[in-house]
Amino acid sequence: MTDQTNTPKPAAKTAKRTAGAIAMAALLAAIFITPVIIDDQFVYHIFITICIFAGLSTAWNIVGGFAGQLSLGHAIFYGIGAYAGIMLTNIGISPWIGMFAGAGIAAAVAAIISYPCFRLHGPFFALSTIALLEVFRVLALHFRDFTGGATGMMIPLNIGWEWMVFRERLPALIIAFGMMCFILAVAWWIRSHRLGFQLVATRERESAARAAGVGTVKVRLFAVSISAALTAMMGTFHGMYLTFIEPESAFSLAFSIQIAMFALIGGLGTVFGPLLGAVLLVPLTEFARGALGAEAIGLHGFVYGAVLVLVVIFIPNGLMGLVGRWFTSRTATTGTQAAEISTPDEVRTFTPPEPGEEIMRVRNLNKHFGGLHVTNDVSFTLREGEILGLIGPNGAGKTTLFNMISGFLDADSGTVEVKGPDGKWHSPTNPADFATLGVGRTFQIVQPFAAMTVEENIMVGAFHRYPHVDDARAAARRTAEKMGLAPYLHAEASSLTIGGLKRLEVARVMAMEPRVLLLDEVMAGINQSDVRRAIDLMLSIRDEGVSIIAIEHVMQAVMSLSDHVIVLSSGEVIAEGKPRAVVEDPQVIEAYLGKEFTHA
Ligand SMILES: Nc1ncnc2c1ncn2[C@@H]1O[C@H](COP(=O)(O)OP(=O)(O)OP(=O)(O)O)[C@@H](O)[C@H]1O
Repeated sequence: MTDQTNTPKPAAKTAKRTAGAIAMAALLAAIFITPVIIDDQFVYHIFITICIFAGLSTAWNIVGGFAGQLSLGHAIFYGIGAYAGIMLTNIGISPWIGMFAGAGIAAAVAAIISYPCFRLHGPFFALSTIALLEVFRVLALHFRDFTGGATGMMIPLNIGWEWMVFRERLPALIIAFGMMCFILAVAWWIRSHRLGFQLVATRERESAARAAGVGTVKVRLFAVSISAALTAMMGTFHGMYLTFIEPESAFSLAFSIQIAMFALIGGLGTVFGPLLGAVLLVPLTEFARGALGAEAIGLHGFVYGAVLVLVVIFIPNGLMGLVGRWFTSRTATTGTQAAEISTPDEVRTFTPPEPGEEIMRVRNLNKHFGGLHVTNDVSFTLREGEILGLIGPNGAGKTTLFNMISGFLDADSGTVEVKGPDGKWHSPTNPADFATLGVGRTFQIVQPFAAMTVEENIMVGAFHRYPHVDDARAAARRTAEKMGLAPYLHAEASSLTIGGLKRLEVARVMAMEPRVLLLDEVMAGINQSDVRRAIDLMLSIRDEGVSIIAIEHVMQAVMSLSDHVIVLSSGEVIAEGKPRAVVEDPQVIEAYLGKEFTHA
């Protein structure tokens, strides 16, 4: 079998990474060395400003890019850091201590205000962050005894490293550059470890991430706290660098937008995009201001807007997208469209094993949507190593039942119990609890994390058992091998065919090493050879000791796989038993199969 994907091969990927790392190291070196060589006050100022904005935007990107939460209130944390630094300096405490105090306060504030806001999505989240920013600005104006009110606060002119105030520009550049590198390192670490994968998965498909055992609220809170702490630290330094702060500039919406803009232009959700955004935009606006003087007030807004429009039109993935394309064109291998893997034409025959002990008990589940009684007293038991087929006409309530037995939906009444690895019975209530007990699920409409490769998609599931990235990667590769996805490991998930996507959906759950697998129509919309492959796959999964409940309309699969079949119609169990007995039941023929099926 040959690898016929159109994706970069591992060697090409490594070469691309090395070339990227060298380019970034060269850029960072240039940012530090250029002002030192030119040795001009204004040039120093530009490069210090680049470092400050690159740092702030990189910190913002942890929430806005990785987690996809468009915060327009990040100046709250910047302001907290700036005020903490200057207020403590005024009472004789070094801003180095103020920096950590501000970071701690900002992290706590971020967690408290984000918890309710994360319930809001899209523009509503952005609006809530703007509203909170306004609250902080008004508070800073109101408590003038602490903040100096509208007149602001000056720093006492204590010169030296201890006070972060210098006559020369070089020490300020060293601090700004060091902090920017630190923030970049934190962002890189997050993106390449479990937290980063989970954040991107949450951004891409929250339901799928939850099914993979990701605590989506927890990881976002963690991300926003880290981002806020880093923003506050840079805020402290910037406050000391400017030697003066006041509420209008410290808690400014325009400033928040500016931070976000660097990331948008540089490449949202990439580690180095915000740095590229700052490198492009800061000199552009600073030189324009320098050249035009007072006539250029507000010019930076115009420049940012114009560049943003150009980026959106020509390079929607930002500057990093452009850089990525450039590297890919030099290192990628070419090939044909993804080819399917050959499989034997015959379906494997099997002898059903004796059913084991009970592993899941569902009793009297009822669910109403308004006046619609979607599941009516549904009860069944799943045994270890059993494949249970769940069939019924469209709208019978099968997916609703799945949602209740995986924690995505609360039942109006009834119970779902799962036997844990400890041998005790548990009553889980949310997807994370179900995942912990070993219950994994797929979705009827496939939910790939489109911005990730096949390998990374599967790793999101593997992280559930293997917190370390190397272990998760190894587990993902093992799972991909079993699922026939090994040749596509480095392909973008979105490039797979529907059959491939369905297998990816199963692979992600299998990487969680589940004990109970809930499969929602994994064979819908796939061709005959894929159906045969899927049947083989399900049998090999069961051979590993996994119990399966499969919603399925493909009767060929239901008949050849299921040990036990349940038929749901209008929310009620109308028949259950061995497949052969069930399909001959007149009620099932009437409600679901039709007479043609029996004749066939
Ligand atoms: N969130 C919801 N709010 C209101 N009604 C809903 C909701 N979810 C499902 N329903 C309705 O509940 C009924 C059962 O839907 P469900 O998706 O569980 O059926 P199904 O058996 O899985 O159907 P299919 O085979 O077409 O997927 C349908 O009439 C559907 O329109």
